[in-house]
Amino acid sequence: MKENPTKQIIGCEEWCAFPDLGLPAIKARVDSGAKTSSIHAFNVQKFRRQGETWVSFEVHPLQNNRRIVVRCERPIVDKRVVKSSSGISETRYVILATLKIGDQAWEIELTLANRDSMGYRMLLGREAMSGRMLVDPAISFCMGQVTSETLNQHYGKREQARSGMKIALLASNQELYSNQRILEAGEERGHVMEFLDIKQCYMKLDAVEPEAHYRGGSILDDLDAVITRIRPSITYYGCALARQFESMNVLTVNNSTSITQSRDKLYSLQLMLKSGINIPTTGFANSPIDTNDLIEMVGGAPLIVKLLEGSQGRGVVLAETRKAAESVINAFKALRANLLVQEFIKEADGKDLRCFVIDGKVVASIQREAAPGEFRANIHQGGTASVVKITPTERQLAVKATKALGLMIAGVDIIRSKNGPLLLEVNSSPGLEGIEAATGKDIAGMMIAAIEKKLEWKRELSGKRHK
Ligand SMILES: Nc1ncnc2c1ncn2[C@@H]1O[C@H](COP(=O)(O)OP(=O)(O)OP(=O)(O)O)[C@@H](O)[C@H]1O
Ligand SMILES: [Mg+2]
Ligand SMILES: [Mg+2]
Repeated sequence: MKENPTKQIIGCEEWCAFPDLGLPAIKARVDSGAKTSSIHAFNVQKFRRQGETWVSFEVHPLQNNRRIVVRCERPIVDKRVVKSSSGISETRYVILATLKIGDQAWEIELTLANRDSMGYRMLLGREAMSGRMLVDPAISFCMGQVTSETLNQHYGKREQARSGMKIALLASNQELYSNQRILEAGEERGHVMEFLDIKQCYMKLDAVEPEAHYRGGSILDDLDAVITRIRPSITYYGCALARQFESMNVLTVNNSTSITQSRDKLYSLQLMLKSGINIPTTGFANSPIDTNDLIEMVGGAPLIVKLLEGSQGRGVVLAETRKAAESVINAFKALRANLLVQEFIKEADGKDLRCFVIDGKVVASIQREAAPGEFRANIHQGGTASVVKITPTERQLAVKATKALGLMIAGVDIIRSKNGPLLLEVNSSPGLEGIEAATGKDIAGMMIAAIEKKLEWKRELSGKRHK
């Protein structure tokens, strides 16, 4: 690096700027103990642009002010895994940006960190200062103070209305295809999308002022809608969070009640029957004494045994003979597993239908066909998907099933029997990959559009908030 004839003396805090990030003023903590400089970023999202990997992120440039948000986008130049004091590893992206202090400007590496959200928004590390600066820890703001009027000029406008909505995706793994697509589709339609990891949300139960918080203490008080994609294993906590957002008058899609209902397989099948929807004849019993009668109930072997906690086809077993059925049922019972027994729809020939329902309409349907020698059509069990034209009866059945559970978005699985279509199950977090790939439809975009419609957000009004 070129040596400057005279090195600039700076103090332990300084105002600086990142013109190419749209940050005309940000206060930095000067920390020669840190190698790399970092900026406190949130809503960090990786995306592809013209073959390059980029990251978008948001910065609250001013300390103790979460209302002012600057959104930035840069190519990713590196990735570092950092282990926090609590032992959780996090991947942090590194970007390049031009740093301006006083009248000097040069490019530095900047790590996108998730640090204490109320403290300094930026740390200036030794690598960035090397050859240019000397630090006098006894002093502050050698490069000048920034008045609140100036800050107001810089950021005042940003406090005003955003054009899009702010939509959070409440889920567990940001990298999943479906989650990536939802975030992308929301951004594409002009909204601010935020990924919230269910396990990092917490809440204040309060009758008057219920609050939802996110790791590090940020308060989630400016959301218009939350898209809930809750894994079966964290249904309990995920639904509690969804209820919290509901008590704050935030639209949840799907809502907590409908998810809770759809996760309870017995209850949801009962709700289906109550709405006049046909399902394969199904039995449920607790005691092994009743196994024989249970088998009779569904018309004998061959039959299907399903674990109530199963998913993606795991825990669905075909018992071809009565003996096999008895052994499987009793073996599962001995393991204290909850199961149901179901008539085997042989004529379906290893095929089922997946109908994607949004806001009372089937927007796409695929047929899934089991791999040779397999009866389960799940993609996770090697099944293949293809576009299919469904009958009006099947369409009605899918819509009715979704309504019966109160879901706004659902993946409805239907099996074609000799007596017409039968409902297998309704998923409240249907995957997008298989259905988007097979149909070429922008299902994620349709999900966002349904939220826009529900909240009466209109593109023409994009200068104003919808509320
Ligand atoms: N009664 C049945 N007769 C014939 N085939 C069935 C029957 N029930 C299920 N199958 C086949 O097995 C597959 C998996 O069954 P199901 O959808 O009930 O469980 P799952 O996919 O594991 O559950 P979840 O989707 O809740 O995770 C179905 O997609 C279908 O191909
Ligand atoms: Mg299924
Ligand atoms: Mg399912």
